[in-house]
Amino acid sequence: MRKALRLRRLSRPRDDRYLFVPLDHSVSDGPVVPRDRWPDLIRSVVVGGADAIIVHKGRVRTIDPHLLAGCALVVHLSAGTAHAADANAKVLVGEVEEALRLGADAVSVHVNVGSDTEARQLADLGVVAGACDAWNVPLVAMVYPRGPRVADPHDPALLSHVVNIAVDLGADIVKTNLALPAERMAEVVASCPIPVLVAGGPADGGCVVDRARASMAAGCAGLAVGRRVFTAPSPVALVAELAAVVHVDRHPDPHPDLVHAVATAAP
Ligand SMILES: O=C(CO)COP(=O)(O)O
Ligand SMILES: N[C@@H](CC=O)C(=O)O
Repeated sequence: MRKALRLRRLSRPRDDRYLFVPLDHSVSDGPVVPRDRWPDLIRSVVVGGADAIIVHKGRVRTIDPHLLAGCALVVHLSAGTAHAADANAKVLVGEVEEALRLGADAVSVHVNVGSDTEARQLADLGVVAGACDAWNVPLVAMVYPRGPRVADPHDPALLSHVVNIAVDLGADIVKTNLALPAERMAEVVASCPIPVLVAGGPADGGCVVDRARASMAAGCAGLAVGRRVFTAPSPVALVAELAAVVHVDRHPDPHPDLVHAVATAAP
């Protein structure tokens, strides 16, 4: 299958705007929800109107494929934990071929620019980008300024640098921090020829819907919101609200599937 076809699947209304819900935090920080709430969380994310979920390879096996109807699957290939000697170190724990066998529509790789293991993480991104090209699989690069040499991880010039590393090494979509002040994210987007998504950030990071609106107003192509979704009192309502910001606010006449998803998302 052509990479362009798989890329289209990552945007549910096919408008080249993306709301991803990453649930890869179970490797870095611990389980995102107790196991009996997991199917409900996945259902909420899908019914709410997310375009894709992002999980590690083993976690895919815990998801009922019927729940994923209409929602794309991104398999995350990087890992590292908050307990490591260097919590900014990420290693590759999977391959593109494995992700394809699991039914992935795309893969993602994490790089911390400014970390002590930056060189290896860049090399890993380059290797995965090569495999993605060989298999026609879209590559989402999560590239952050993060580590001992990073003074301001929200600096627009630094963010412009890191998103363009993703471009240069062959990613199709890049996810990074929101610039501060948020309107300066427009400079980052203007520097970058591939779609830029903004991460949701921690629970104490202010109103996530305002952050979403500011990101989209600055020209971002979407959002990847994890913690704010799985810690929300109603994940389905929050996902529906974010999906409306990403897709509906931009289109007076949105795709009927999306209207249905947003309209039927229970509060
Ligand atoms: O993409 C992300 C993690 O992989 C972003 O997650 P948060 O929304 O929790 O910051
Ligand atoms: N990609 C994330 C992992 C989620 O917890 C990160 O390390 O920031």
